[in-house]
Amino acid sequence: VSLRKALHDNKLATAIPVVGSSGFFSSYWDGYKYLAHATELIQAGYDQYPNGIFRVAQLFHWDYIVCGNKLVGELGNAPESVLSFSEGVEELTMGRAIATNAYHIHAIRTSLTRNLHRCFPDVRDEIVCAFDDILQLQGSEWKAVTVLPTSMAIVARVSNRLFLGLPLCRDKAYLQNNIKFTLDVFQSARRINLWPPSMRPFVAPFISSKDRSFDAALKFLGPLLEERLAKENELGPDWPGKPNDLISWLLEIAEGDERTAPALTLRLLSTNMAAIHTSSMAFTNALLDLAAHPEFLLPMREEVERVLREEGWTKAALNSMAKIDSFFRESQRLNGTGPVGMMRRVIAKEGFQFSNGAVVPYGAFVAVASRPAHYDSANYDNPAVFDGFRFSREREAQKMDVDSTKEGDLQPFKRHMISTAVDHLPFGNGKHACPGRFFAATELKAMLAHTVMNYDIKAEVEGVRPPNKVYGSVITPNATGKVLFRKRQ
Ligand code: HEM
Repeated sequence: VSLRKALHDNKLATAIPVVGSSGFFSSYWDGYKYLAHATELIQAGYDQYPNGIFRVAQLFHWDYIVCGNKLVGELGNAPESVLSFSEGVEELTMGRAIATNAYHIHAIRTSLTRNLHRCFPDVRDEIVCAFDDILQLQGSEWKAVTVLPTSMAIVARVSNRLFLGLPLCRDKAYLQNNIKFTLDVFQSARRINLWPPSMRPFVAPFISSKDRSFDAALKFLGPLLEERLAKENELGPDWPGKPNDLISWLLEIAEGDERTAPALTLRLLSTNMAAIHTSSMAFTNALLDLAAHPEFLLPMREEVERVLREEGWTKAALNSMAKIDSFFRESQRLNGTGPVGMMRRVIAKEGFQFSNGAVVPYGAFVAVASRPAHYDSANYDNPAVFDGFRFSREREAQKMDVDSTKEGDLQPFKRHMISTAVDHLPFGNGKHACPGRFFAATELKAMLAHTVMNYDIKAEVEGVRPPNKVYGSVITPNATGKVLFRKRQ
């Protein structure tokens, strides 16, 4: 039976065209080449099958790549029991508890997002202090700032102000350990992936150092978490003075074994892992874009000044900063995703059939061609051009349309920074679209508004954006790229 099944799966799989080599050895070699040339290979597949599916060789399996708005929507909306998100990021998962009971995602989607208005003054306070402490600018001198580590230090602090408040959110060793944990998880996943699947359980313990970072995190968080658990046990869930932070939001849902310091530490680490590198890369990209296109700075500064005069520093005021919002969305469109995204694994025994008839077999990895969708002229005018205000112009035009139609048939604007779409995938799309994006957008827009209000910035070399780093399907901003900052003159 299993032989028949294997042949059947193989027939399904071979119905989907290969881009690159398909021979036994040549496809293995392609798997290596993929590490350096994924962007070009995926773009070539997309150009050939813009509304279809193709596959590319990885070292030990095929990746099935889905193109075109319709099929991307189908992947995004497929149930977890058919196309699994957690199995898709298998090598990155942090244990069964996190994969099978992802209650922290619920806390992020509901309580954390709902509390953003209320917690905004703290977030704003941390942004002001973090920029001052970390940039250390004096007088009117220009200072060259390495953008990625600086953004990471600011984002880690600001995010943890919301997650667990003062004083731990300013503890450098605690923050550094969070950053290290994420790097450990990703780097060990990369190394483990170079081994055949059957060997991975044996080599993993020697490759991964994430257990050490977990132990360190528990040392930082243990006393705080024990204290919070003790308070709840003694005084009940609504004790006076209970902080409004992620620990409380987690405790509102956590049950049984999850109500221990180690289990809660894992949730906080997972949330930090999902939040810090993503958000600091987004801020880095935006600063590199701004330095390379300085003409966008003054209009954003004018917008922020006007909105602050009218509304002051509130979360609602950020909604009125259309140019800041548009600038981020555009920055994410061009650099906010690698060639593929939304990786899933087919866990339905019968495979997954797309509406074009293609069936991706059981066990296969399937993802979408995200970057090519962002660079497709069918989706965007002049797609390769950085046009920071393309979405704010659209928003303005739509508003005028609505104002001029008396009926006021208000179509909500669908291209805010947080709006996911099948042709805009930095936060994914569908069932697993990033639940933290409302916080990420609040934090990042407040940081950019703060930057344009308080600093002049320029590129190290005029008009030059330091090149991205590419490894397989992961594209990250240049880790040593610098931008010059000075206090606003
Ligand atoms: C600019 C910043 C961010 C970017 C670009 C980003 C991007 C993403 C992407 C691409 C996904 C996967 C979507 C998919 O495969 O369909 C995701 C999932 C997730 N993100 Fe974010 N993210 C960001 C910030 C955050 C923050 C701040 C948090 C937490 C507060 C967070 C928490 C999560 C979680 C928990 C998931 C897993 C969702 C699930 O399993 O259903 N993210 N994010």
